[in-house]
Amino acid sequence: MASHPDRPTHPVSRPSPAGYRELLRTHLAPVLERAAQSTRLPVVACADSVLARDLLASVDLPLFVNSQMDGYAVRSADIAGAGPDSPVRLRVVGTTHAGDGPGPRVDDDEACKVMTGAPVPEGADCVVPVEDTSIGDPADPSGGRPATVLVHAPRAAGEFIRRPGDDVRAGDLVIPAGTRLEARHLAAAASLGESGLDVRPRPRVGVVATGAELVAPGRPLEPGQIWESNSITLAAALKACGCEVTATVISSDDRDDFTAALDHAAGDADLVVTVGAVSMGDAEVVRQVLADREGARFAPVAMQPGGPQGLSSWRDVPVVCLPGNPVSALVSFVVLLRPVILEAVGRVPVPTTRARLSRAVGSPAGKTQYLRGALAAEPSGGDLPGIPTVDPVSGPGSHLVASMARADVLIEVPADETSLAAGDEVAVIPL
Ligand SMILES: Nc1nc2c(c(=O)[nH]1)N[C@H]1C(S)=C(S)[C@@H](COP(=O)(O)OP(=O)(O)OC[C@H]3O[C@@H](n4cnc5c(N)ncnc54)[C@H](O)[C@@H]3O)O[C@H]1N2
Ligand code: MOO
Repeated sequence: MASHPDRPTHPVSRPSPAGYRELLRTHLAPVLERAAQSTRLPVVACADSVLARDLLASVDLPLFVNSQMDGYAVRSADIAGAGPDSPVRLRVVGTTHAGDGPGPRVDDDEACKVMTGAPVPEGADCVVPVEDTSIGDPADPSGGRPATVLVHAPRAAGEFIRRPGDDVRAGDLVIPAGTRLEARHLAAAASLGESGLDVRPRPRVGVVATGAELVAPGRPLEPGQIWESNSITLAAALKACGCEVTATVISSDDRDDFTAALDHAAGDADLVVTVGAVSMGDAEVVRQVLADREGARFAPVAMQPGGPQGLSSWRDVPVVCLPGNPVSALVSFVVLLRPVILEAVGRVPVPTTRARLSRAVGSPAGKTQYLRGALAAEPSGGDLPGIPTVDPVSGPGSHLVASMARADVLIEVPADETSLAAGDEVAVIPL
């Protein structure tokens, strides 16, 4: 089990994770309010944004009657008797390609050569694919089409013709507000001629990681130094929730350095997330600079990892302070901050599901514990069907960052449980 240095204080004074999420929701009210508005973006820039208003079709799609095949537009009555041994000869009156205007009218015993997507001429009511035809009389030397065509199979009226409204009709609801836009939605919007869409603005977030020991990955280390990971973790996690990360700054434990980092991070942001320097050490610059500000709150939450948490503000921008242990940073984000951000961006919450433990686990009393877990690919079989098995990954320690890469969920052990047995059902939260 992990050590729990903050155990001596009164657990009753600590909010539960759910209670703390409420505090965060209040603290982040300005972020939620801004994100509830809408902004217009070019369609091409809308992937992953959330649509703010219903998109109704402004036109019918397809836009006009057009061919579904490369072939000949004809009158179905003319070719009703066509067969492999009894082809019907038609006079070819023109050719239309995709992008051409309407071709020449097709009358009795006539055909117009058409390509896929080309307008079907007036008078024709079906298209015969080119495979079901052969050249009757070849073209004169100047023409690109035969003078007559032999049709070897009948086609019913309407066959291989695409009509307005087959897809959607003007006024139809095509994409409801609240949809997270993916390639298929943008295909629909662009096909309807929309150049821009009204989407929810992405929260702009600045990230500040603190610690004298931190060195950018890839750079050489002096004794005692480590490679910095939290700013990278949080930037990726924030972007995955639909935020725009406007700055990631690494600060030392020096006050001036940290306040300069805050200035930079808050400059263009709706929210600043700091990570590290919130607990009880001598160099807790985040706590030192931010804990005394109006409305600030630095106190533990009844969870492990992720116990020490802080809320404050800088230049009127709300600041959320997460603990520095790398596992604690991501667990706090997933359990506390992610649900509020998803609400802000108008996305559905990440659903908590159920799984069965593959082995027994212990947990501290009075705190919700979040163990890392790997879900089995197949639901458990035999007499315990229906829900997957979850395998606890590594131990509960909040420094076990590299082994967290093997986990895909957090296993939630309720605050009133101190041990769970193999086969017990638990809640699991996707990472
Ligand atoms: N006396 C007490 N000590 C500690 C308590 C406590 O209540 N009383 N709480 C412990 C718990 S729980 C946690 S979680 C940590 C939180 O500490 P801080 O937020 O102050 O974080 P740091 O001290 O700055 O760092 C902790 C740990 O994580 C490493 N770290 C920090 N930032 C990064 C980063 N950006 N990338 C990679 N690794 C990072 C740092 O080197 C430390 O090892 O406090 C406990 N102590
Ligand atoms: O255990 Mo701390 O709560 O590592 O986040």
